[in-house]
Amino acid sequence: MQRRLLSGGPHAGLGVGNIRNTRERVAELAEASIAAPAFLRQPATVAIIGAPQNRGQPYIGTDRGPALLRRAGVREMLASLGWRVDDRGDCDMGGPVEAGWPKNAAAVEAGSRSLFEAAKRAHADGCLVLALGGDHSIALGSVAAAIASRPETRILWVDAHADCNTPETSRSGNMHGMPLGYLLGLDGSMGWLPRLDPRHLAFVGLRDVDPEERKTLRRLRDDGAFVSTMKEVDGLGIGGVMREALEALGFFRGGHHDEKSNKNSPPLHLSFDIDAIDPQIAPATGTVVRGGLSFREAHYVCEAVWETGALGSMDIVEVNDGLTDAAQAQETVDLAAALVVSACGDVIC
Ligand SMILES: NC(=[NH2+])NCCC[C@H](N)C(=O)O
Ligand SMILES: [Mn+2]
Repeated sequence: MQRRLLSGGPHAGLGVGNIRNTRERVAELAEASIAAPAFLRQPATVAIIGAPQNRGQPYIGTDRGPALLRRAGVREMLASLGWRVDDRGDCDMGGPVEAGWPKNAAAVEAGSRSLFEAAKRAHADGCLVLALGGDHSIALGSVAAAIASRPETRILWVDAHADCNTPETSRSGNMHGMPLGYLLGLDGSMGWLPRLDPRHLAFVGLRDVDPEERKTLRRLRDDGAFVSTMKEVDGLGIGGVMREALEALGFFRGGHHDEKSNKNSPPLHLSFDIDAIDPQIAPATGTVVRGGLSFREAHYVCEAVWETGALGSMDIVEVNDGLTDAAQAQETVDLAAALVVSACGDVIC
């Protein structure tokens, strides 16, 4: 929704998603300076890799995610925080639409493999690796690269969905519902994937879980994964959930980081599916489920991640501007961009 002022004042132009919005934000952020995670090479650099994948789900539009996020000013805002920004362009997600099960298997696997290679190079260069999706199937590449580069990496999966189907358990055949199924080795057909240890995985935001996934989640919990749903957000508050999740992953005091405490901790990979957020706030996405994270809860997740001092890589996925009107799409894109900046060190004060 655009707010129109009768006359220009200090807040004129603060409408949703126009260029002044970003510029004003950049000017504010320029004051900040980040204390980047210790395992990154100096000067602290964020490598941006676009992964314009849409073959993991049924809609055209998730492929525009990287371009939309760039246009929303992600690079400028990160630079204003003190990051060196190394935009490495987009990976090739090409490949024809295919029949078969799972759907578009070849295009999804090939796209994820090209992201895997690009992200591994960026990790080897000592960068914080930011993957701009694309649908959530790209996590096959980004999470695999994080684990292959630093095997101790912990994964925080923020999502309405558990995305741990396999071609056998999936009812849709859409591969954006399967990245964790493959990464956990529940389906062994992608031989190039390193194996994710369930003890290194935490879920936040779940509220739409398929019947077979429910069984899988129970097993994962027995095997040491941290599984929380929106019910825990209701019960404990997002602060309590994040503290528990980060502690379960081995980070000291979760969301209340003391600078030195996580110095030698493993890196953290944040995989943030925009559909974790309530559709009233982030409507431009393909698999909307009511009852999601609030605006502040979503930011809190990212702020708590930053406070670990251990963020090594991040995905932002499932933004699709083709499914709503333009203003709703822009709100979603702007929020996605702001969450990236939050996770990379933007603080209120
Ligand atoms: N990344 C997502 N938006 N995933 C949605 C998955 C929905 C459903 N569980 C499926 O497997 O088809
Ligand atoms: Mn997802």
